[in-house]
Amino acid sequence: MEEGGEKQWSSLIVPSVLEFVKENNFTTVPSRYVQSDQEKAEILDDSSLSSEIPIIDMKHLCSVSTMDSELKKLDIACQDWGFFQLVNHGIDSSFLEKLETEVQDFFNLSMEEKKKLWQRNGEFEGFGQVNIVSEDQKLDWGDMFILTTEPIRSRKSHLFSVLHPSFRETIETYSYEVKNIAKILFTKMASVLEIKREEMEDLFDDVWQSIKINYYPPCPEPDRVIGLTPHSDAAGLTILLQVNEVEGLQIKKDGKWIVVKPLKHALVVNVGEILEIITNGRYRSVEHRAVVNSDKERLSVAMFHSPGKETVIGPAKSLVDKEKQCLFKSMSTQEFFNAFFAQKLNGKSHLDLMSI
Ligand SMILES: COc1ccc(-c2cc(=O)c3c(O)c(OC)c(OC)c(O)c3o2)cc1
Ligand SMILES: O=C(O)CCC(=O)C(=O)O
Ligand SMILES: [Fe+2]
Repeated sequence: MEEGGEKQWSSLIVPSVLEFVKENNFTTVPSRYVQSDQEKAEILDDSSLSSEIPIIDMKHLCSVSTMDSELKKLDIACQDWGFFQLVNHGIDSSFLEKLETEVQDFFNLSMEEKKKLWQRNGEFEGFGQVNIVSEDQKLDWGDMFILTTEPIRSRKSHLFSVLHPSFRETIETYSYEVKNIAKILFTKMASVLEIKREEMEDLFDDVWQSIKINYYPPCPEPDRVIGLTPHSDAAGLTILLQVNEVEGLQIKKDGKWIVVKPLKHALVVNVGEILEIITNGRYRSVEHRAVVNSDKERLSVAMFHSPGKETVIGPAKSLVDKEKQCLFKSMSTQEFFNAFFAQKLNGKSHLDLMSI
């Protein structure tokens, strides 16, 4: 493998949870999915705090009369929460309904159809898992499907060509719309942080965007499993749609897990580790997880936005010049993801490797 190549991004192959649920009549989950008591011990649920998760209005952010106060809200949301819900983002509701229906249909394809879209040896795109590094590692109660959507030259034609044409078109439209939202948000963040606009634009000019569709089947013992292991996203910015309005996403704040209540057609935006690095720690990438439900399936669509693979990431020069203290090392996006995908996910331990 060439240095800086992608080989380490492949993951051990694991069975589909949805297929297991469809094919077995069971009341006790297999041991490979059962989280240990120690891991469960630190869980403190406090859903009453969920209403405090900031809501940012994109229209207010873009209109002259309301921009300043909305920018302040955005700044506080990114510093204190690392998460916010974005409303009035401009994506048409009927289009989002179509996306939601097609995503559900996609996971209901037969196993024979899904196999055509399964991860290939040494690759991470398609149906499958990432970050599974050992045979005895506990598994999440969920399936996922990953695709690179931008830059267009990086799209895997063996996957795109197998997608149903209508679903492919929907993904392409959604990718375009969400990329534009991400770019607006990056520009707004640069303005409030006083990072030079061109510096931020240069970083995300050749944006690398991936879509990850998550499917969490119902589970008869939801408290013994986890839908998605606690982690913080490696990306610059993640923009997530909670597809069927079933609760499950939780973020860690002050040692407590807080529910992100699904708001119909709102987009959940979160700061990823790369943005934490670029902002020299001013914006925080926050640990989050997905829990599962005993009688309802849950679906979500995450879109990750990062600088191009060859781009060097590090604290923005215009920020560090003012602050004088640089908290993180610099490296290419590719090298950063090599480290991210090479290890089992475990909260925020990965970002510590980047600290100076
Ligand atoms: C087990 O739970 C998880 C597995 C993977 C990820 C995840 C986080 C990311 O930030 C991320 C990403 O940024 C990305 O874009 C380059 C990507 O496509 C290659 C990912 O698959 C990805 O996965 C989170 C939780
Ligand atoms: O399903 C969710 O709500 C969370 C998904 C997530 O955090 C991810 O895909 O990185
Ligand atoms: Fe995530």
